[in-house]
Amino acid sequence: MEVRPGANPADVKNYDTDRLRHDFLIQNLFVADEIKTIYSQIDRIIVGAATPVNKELVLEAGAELRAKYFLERREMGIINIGGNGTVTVDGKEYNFKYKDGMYIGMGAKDISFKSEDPKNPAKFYLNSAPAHKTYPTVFIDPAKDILPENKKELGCLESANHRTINKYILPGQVESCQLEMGMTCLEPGSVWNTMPCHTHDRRMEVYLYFEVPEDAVVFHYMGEPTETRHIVMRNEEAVISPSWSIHSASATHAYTFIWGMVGENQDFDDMDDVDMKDLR
Ligand SMILES: O=C(O)C(=O)C[C@H](O)C(=O)CO
Ligand SMILES: [Zn+2]
Repeated sequence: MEVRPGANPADVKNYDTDRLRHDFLIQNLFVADEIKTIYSQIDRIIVGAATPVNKELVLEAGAELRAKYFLERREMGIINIGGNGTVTVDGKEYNFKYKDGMYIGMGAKDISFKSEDPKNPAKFYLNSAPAHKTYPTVFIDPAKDILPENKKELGCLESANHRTINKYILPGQVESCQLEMGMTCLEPGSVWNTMPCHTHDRRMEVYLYFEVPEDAVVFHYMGEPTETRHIVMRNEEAVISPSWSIHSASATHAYTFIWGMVGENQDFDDMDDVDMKDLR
């Protein structure tokens, strides 16, 4: 498990491109027959991916957690961005197709991942946060299970930001201690997300961009609203956003992204909106 320390905005505004990428960008997440995990000390989120191809992969705590098993004091959200696959939680099998999700509560001991077809493997994207209470494990088929009020259409084609926010894990939909997770899908011709932008002093956030064509790039914007920086990103890469940082992007093509949040509260709308005229 890779461990990344926190970040102070007074330092980050002096970082060059390499340092910004080193500290905030997460690349090479989906590696065949591996579970990759990155532990950010910002709110202790773990960002990871399980990509089973020819064998079943078993989630292990690793030395960093000092725990008997991964979810001993943690909860986890999963969204599959690959082919069909199965997640087994303490002997119970859950069959995933593209974009299906799941919440696993604290205390689940044996978690493993396998693919239906090695030629089109599942790609399980994982977010995990510290937890102190067990909420039920829930499978989420976004077409059937997400309540209408948790599918929010925003923006318009004229502003190149027509998109739908699908909220998979948050209070009233799927209960958790602190983790919230969802997926935002941009319509063809729309390339901007989260602009006008925001910070949320009470939560950090991680974005995973996917459905980005090979010859396209995503310009992810971060930094304090008056000290913006960008990170050039490609398909299936993630980026860490501290609570003081904006998190927005424009790209050369429409794309989809998964957002995951952890921190002080679970109020999705508790955002510190940035006035367009204050951005620099
Ligand atoms: O497109 C958007 O706008 C988003 O998806 C915003 C994220 O969900 C977010 O930043 C929540 O805090
Ligand atoms: Zn946000």
